[in-house]
Amino acid sequence: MSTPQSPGAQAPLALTQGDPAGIGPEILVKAFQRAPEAMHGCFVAGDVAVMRHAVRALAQDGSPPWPVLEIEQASQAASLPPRCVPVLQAVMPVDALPAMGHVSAAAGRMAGDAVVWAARAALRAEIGGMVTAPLHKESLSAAGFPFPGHTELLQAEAAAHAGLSIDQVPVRMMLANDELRTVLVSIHMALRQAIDSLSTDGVLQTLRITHQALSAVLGAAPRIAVAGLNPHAGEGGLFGREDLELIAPAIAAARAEGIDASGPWPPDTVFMRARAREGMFREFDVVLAMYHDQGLIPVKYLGVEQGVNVTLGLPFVRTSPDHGTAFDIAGHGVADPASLLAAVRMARQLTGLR
Ligand SMILES: NC(=O)C1=CN([C@@H]2O[C@H](COP(=O)(O)OP(=O)(O)OC[C@H]3O[C@@H](n4cnc5c(N)ncnc54)[C@H](O)[C@@H]3O)[C@@H](O)[C@H]2O)C=CC1
Ligand SMILES: NCC(=O)COP(=O)(O)O
Repeated sequence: MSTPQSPGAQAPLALTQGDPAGIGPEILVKAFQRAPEAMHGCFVAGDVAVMRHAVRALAQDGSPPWPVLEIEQASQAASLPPRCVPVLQAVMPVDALPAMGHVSAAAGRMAGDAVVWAARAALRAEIGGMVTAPLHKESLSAAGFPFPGHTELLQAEAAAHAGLSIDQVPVRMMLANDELRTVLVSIHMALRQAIDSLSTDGVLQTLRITHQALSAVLGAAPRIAVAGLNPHAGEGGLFGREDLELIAPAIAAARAEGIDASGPWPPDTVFMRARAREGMFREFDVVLAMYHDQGLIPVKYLGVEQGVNVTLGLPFVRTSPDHGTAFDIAGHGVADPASLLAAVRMARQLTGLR
């Protein structure tokens, strides 16, 4: 076990390797190579053989591969020389590396185990936070993890550590780039289920989590726009009553608590009102989206290379690139590490605030 760190900007950051069949290992290597200053103090929590394979694959233009340095403790990451990829063996090694671009239980096991390792290290305060490279949800499921994604897995780890039930550690997904932020009321579930499960309590809880998290980041209460569920936020009840009967009461309750919330706004225009653009007035700091794709499409459409996924409500910092495993290009050497680097920078900023 490594030494506990005092939380802060200099504490090591664990970068979980992600699904070894996807672009995670590749973008991790590229991030160390392209932005050594940003990556100082970071290390990969994963599998040494997978990372050596990724380094070799990227060195095929004739340049020597970067060394993969195996470390035993997170605290070693801060004192390593530049021009190497530090890796802590956080998962069981496998005999044969999973095939690139394919769903497999073996790949899901490696990806999930690395996340569990990093979550526990964060909960023991051995690391300042974690940045997760993408995992494939079908592989994670094939490996037997009963969680659809990182967010729910990390919530369960945090709850177990605190001796609480999962419901007692509510978390939310925020996607953010330089222009737009969105926080989701519901995350990984069927759209039909997301609509059926929409509740005043769920919206109010999301408003509280968003208010608390962004107040720390912005240094002031965030202006929160709440998107409606239905077209035109229901048009006064003509196109559904959820906006009037479920969402509006949550906004009123939040306002009574001093939260700067407004809406429900027509979902098709609220995002442009919350977008920061030169010469344009930004009316809101963040948009609460009622379901996954309502919030993620506008953020990702602005550029997959910019977005960062942040889990709000956890007792430690977790960020992630906004994209997935990109099996279609895995192993081709063309994956862009920009979103991962944005996630590392965001994690540094957030650990500095804690
Ligand atoms: N944080 C995480 O672990 C996330 C995991 N996923 C999972 O990833 C898997 C694949 O998801 P998809 O919907 O196919 O989305 P995806 O983001 O993996 O791919 C969508 C498109 O974007 C491209 N792309 C993605 N990242 C790129 C990068 N860094 N550089 C260049 N091109 C890039 C891909 O080639 C593809 O054309 C799914 O299992 C999904 O659930 C998706 C989002 C986040
Ligand atoms: N669309 C975002 C996504 O699927 C990431 O989920 P998570 O693994 O961060 O929970």
